[in-house]
Amino acid sequence: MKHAMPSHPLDYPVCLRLEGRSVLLVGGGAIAEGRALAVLDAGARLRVIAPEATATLRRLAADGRLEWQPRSYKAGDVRGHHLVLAATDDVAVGRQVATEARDVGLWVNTADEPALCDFTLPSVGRRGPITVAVSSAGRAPALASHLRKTLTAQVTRHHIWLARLSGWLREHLPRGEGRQRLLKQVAVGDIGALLERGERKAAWARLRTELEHSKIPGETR
Ligand SMILES: C[C@@]1(CC(=O)O)C2=NC(=C\c3[nH]c(c(CCC(=O)O)c3CC(=O)O)Cc3[nH]c(c(CC(=O)O)c3CCC(=O)O)/C=C3\N/C(=C\2)[C@@H](CCC(=O)O)[C@]3(C)CC(=O)O)/[C@H]1CCC(=O)O
Ligand SMILES: NC(=O)c1ccc[n+]([C@@H]2O[C@H](COP(=O)([O-])OP(=O)(O)OC[C@H]3O[C@@H](n4cnc5c(N)ncnc54)[C@H](O)[C@@H]3O)[C@@H](O)[C@H]2O)c1
Repeated sequence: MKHAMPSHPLDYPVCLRLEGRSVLLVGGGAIAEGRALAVLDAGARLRVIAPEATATLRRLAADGRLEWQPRSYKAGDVRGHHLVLAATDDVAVGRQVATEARDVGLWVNTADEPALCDFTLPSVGRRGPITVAVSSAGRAPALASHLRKTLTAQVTRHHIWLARLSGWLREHLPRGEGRQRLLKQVAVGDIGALLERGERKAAWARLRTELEHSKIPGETR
């Protein structure tokens, strides 16, 4: 049977690597502040254009963490950036920013009009290197926020620890089937189960056996 195309397609989730990238944020209120903190966490270079800014945004500007231009948006401001976020209280400004960004091939999010967004922002929870993101494709932000809290609470210290261990192993072991099998065992197999029970010595011994067995060159002492 042929699948019918959904009348409202779902949004496509990605995790952007913004380190060193230039982001423009138009607006300086509470919503803009949340976006600013998130893109700064991702290592972006941030320019904020808004006549008024929250105390936190002003402090970040004073500390040199972002550049704040205390004025209204004007035509052409989108140029020279990699990503554009608009969060003002004026729908006409959101529209202007979105149109200009698209004209120069930039991806834009306006906090107030899903129809103008090239991408929407999910509700985000962080636990160590793990990100929980929930989107409702613009239909129910309050529900996305509620689900995000419930799901993030299920990510335990054990999962964070496993993610860090897995990251370390991926850095030190060569790619290949042996590494894939081992990493699955660490994440969801018996090695992970031993670690979850706090049996680190036994887990380490299993890991060492597995490294020797798989003939993966690695630290086996
Ligand atoms: C997830 C989160 C992330 C973030 O913003 O960082 C986010 N909204 C959050 C909360 C939230 N937003 C609103 C309420 C009140 C309840 C309600 O109105 O439903 C609550 C609930 C609350 O505050 O608890 C109002 C609202 N939101 C939008 C509109 C405009 C419209 O729909 O027309 C209006 C009406 C404004 C007005 O009436 O003035 C639009 C969008 N909001 C989105 C994201 C995108 C779709 C996300 C998705 O697909 O689920 C999208 C499309 C655009 C975008 O990408 O921003 C953040 C969770 C933070 C957290 O984790 O706690
Ligand atoms: N996506 C979401 O989750 C969500 C939730 C609630 C509200 N909203 C929408 O987000 C928008 C912002 O909300 P807020 O509470 O931060 O608003 P706010 O009133 O606190 O802040 C508005 C900001 O826009 C700036 N601004 C106004 N005109 C401007 C211009 N011409 N150029 C540049 N900056 C300008 C102001 O100086 C101010 O800093 C609203 O449209 C609101 O409907 C979105």
